[in-house]
Amino acid sequence: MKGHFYKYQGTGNDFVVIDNRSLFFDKTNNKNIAKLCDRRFGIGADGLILLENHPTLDFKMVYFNADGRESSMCGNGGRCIVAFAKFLDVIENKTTFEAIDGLHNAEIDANIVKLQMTDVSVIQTFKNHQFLDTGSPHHVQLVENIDDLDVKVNGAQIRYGEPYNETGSNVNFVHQISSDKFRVRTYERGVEDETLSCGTGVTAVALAMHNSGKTASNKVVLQTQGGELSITFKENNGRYSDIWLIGPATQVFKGEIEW
Ligand SMILES: N[C@@H](CCC[C@H](N)C(=O)O)C(=O)O
Repeated sequence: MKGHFYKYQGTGNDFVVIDNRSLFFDKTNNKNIAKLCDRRFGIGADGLILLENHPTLDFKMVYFNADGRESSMCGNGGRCIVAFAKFLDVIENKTTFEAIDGLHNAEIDANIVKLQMTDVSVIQTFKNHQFLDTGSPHHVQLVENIDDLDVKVNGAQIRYGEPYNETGSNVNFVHQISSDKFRVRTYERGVEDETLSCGTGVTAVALAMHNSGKTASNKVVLQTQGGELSITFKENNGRYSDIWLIGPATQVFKGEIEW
């Protein structure tokens, strides 16, 4: 099979993006998807995203991790697919599309994409960490010396350990910089390594830091390895709504590949 692909990145979280409105792409071939994401034998990416037609909305997003398996929501991927939909003239500056966790509203202005995330009403608090689902599962843990941390080793221990086991969780290590700014490093399930940024991850960090009283602000800035993202939200009795993930999404290159 031969096809066109595009490469996008959102604060360094990078994706192979394919226009699958004709449904030409074989979604059942996980080995092939993993190969396309392989940084030595393929194009190289943290994940692969398909843009497909939707019967009533602007489009549908289908997301696969770099391991080739379809997974839960990807926030940076969601921002990249909005930029891709704009590039294809599928949308203008505002959109509503469907992803695995439900409907998402989004807005694009130049290369800045604002993506509305799913509401969060449950944040589990433990002695050293918090756990919440922002479309994908996230373990959030404050750490000392974040720059010296081996995120791959420490993240994998948590991701494969109790209570997550095989199903796993993404793992976010956090350091507070100021009253409304945090540095975040994320180990991503399905990539099984540190990625430069994770959209559902920084969303989880912003809400967890608000929930635990580390910030009182409804706008939180998150410094990732690949750049800055911000999260705005409303909170009522521990229930978070109107959550927006905001940051750049950029087309890097396009090409054709035979597989
Ligand atoms: N990079 C993503 C998260 C992608 C999903 C994750 N790896 C999982 O399987 O839970 C993001 O930007 O949110």
